[in-house]
Amino acid sequence: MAGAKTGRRGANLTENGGSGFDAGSRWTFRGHRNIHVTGSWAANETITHSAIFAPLEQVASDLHGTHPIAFYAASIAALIFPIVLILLEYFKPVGKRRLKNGQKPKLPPGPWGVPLFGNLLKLKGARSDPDQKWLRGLVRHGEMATAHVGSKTIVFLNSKRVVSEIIAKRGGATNTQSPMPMASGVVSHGHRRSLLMTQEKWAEPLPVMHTLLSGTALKQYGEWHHYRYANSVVHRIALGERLAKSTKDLEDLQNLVTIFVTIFVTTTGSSPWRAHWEKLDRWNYDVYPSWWAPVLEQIRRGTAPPSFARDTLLHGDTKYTGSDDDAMYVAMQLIEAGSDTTREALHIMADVDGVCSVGADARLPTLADMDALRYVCATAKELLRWRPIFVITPDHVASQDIEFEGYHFPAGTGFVINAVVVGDECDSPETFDPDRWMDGHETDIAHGLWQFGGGRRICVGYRLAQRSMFISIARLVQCLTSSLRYNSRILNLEATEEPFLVKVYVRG
Ligand code: HEM
Repeated sequence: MAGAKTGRRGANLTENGGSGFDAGSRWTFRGHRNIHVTGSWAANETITHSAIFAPLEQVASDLHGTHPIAFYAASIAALIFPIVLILLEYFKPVGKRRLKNGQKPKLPPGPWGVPLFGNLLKLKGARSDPDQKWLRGLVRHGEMATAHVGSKTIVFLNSKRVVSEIIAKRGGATNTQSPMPMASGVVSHGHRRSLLMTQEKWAEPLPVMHTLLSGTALKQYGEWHHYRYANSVVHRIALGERLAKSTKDLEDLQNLVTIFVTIFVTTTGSSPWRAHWEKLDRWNYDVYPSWWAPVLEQIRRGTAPPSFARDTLLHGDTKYTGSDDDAMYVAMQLIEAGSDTTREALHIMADVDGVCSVGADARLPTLADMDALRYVCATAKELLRWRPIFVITPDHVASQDIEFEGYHFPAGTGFVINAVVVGDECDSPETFDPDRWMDGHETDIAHGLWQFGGGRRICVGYRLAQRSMFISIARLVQCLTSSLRYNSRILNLEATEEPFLVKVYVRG
């Protein structure tokens, strides 16, 4: 049998170029092969269709006659079983697929998951658990822990050291995102930057966003920071107007963000519930224009105040060539990303009263004081370490195979920073202590702190966020005092309408 391949139990598979049954009732695989068995149990006999199926047919017919219920149950099981096998194979996470050499990739150990979904539900629950038990528990697997989440394989980076190695030093190979055709394509029309797989399509918006968020532009718009927080700051900068939105408008935008964060962390790349995503898309598409259309109209009429939208995105002299829809997504995404995150940080900030003392100088601090008020800068860093906004950061996906410390991460593996655990890598992590950041890098909020992600995909708004936090903390701790009696771990940061259990007094 020239060219035959030997399989298990000595079964020889021979090429015959036929398909299905061949004329001599010899059973053939779809792959055009006959089976000749040369093992002990069928010495040199060719397995024929009747040899295999006749006994089974007999059993089925007996069962049908004597135990009809058992027959139907067995038939249903026989139908479902292959479907489950196909689903398991189709959604097999990248880290469980075999490599070209036939071996499985060597990945760090991690928690067990359930078939098909892996650790999806555990991960979903992790963000809302105030104690983040599941995320904290991952350290028992080591500095890196592998979890399969639907068809994704995610490696949790549990120490600053491996975060720096994988996200920063190997950033060139770990800056793409998981494909999310529903969240990115259907719902965001491919415009939502942080949901895109590669940065190619956003090669233009990225520098444009950086124009807004660079040092020069921040100086120009700096004075607005003095009296506004979060949403109103970024709204004013991006769209030019003071925030004059109804509670319903704000709720809609915030819900959109919350739902996107959930999709972002838990989506497995594709979904049979396309209609659901399309509904979400229509909602997204209704919410955005209610913010954007009036601004566009003013800009067209020439009555718009200075703004990022007027002076950069839609200005004739700038190189930005995206469509009006592209511009809308860029501006609205800045507002989403910039307001909600900063708002959460400022909620947490109320917890620092008594830690940051008020100086004798009654002058209100300004952004120019950042260098002199390093303790306030350190407080902002400590806030983000102590109560991280991103308990895990969005995944950075390997665009090529990566060998690291004996492990082989195949292209497609996602890496996330386990910020809860990384933030706890210090003495007395539960103690709020800005002193730990007094290391000469206080004014660089991204130095040593991974709350803004890292590598090439680092948050484009981190300097703006830093300034917002600085000015807010500096003024609040100097002007106000407060008393609080609540468990800071269960403060609901997602809600805008819940009472904030802090009593605030004007100081002196
Ligand atoms: C305390 C406040 C903030 C925190 C903790 C934060 C955190 C983050 C994180 C973790 C990422 C993902 C980075 C990665 O994948 O490595 C991100 C991305 C992003 N952030 Fe922020 N952010 C904040 C404020 C802002 C502000 C004020 C803006 C804009 C005005 C902004 C705009 C963006 C944008 C556009 C992205 C997507 C970047 C990309 O995909 O390349 N963020 N942010």
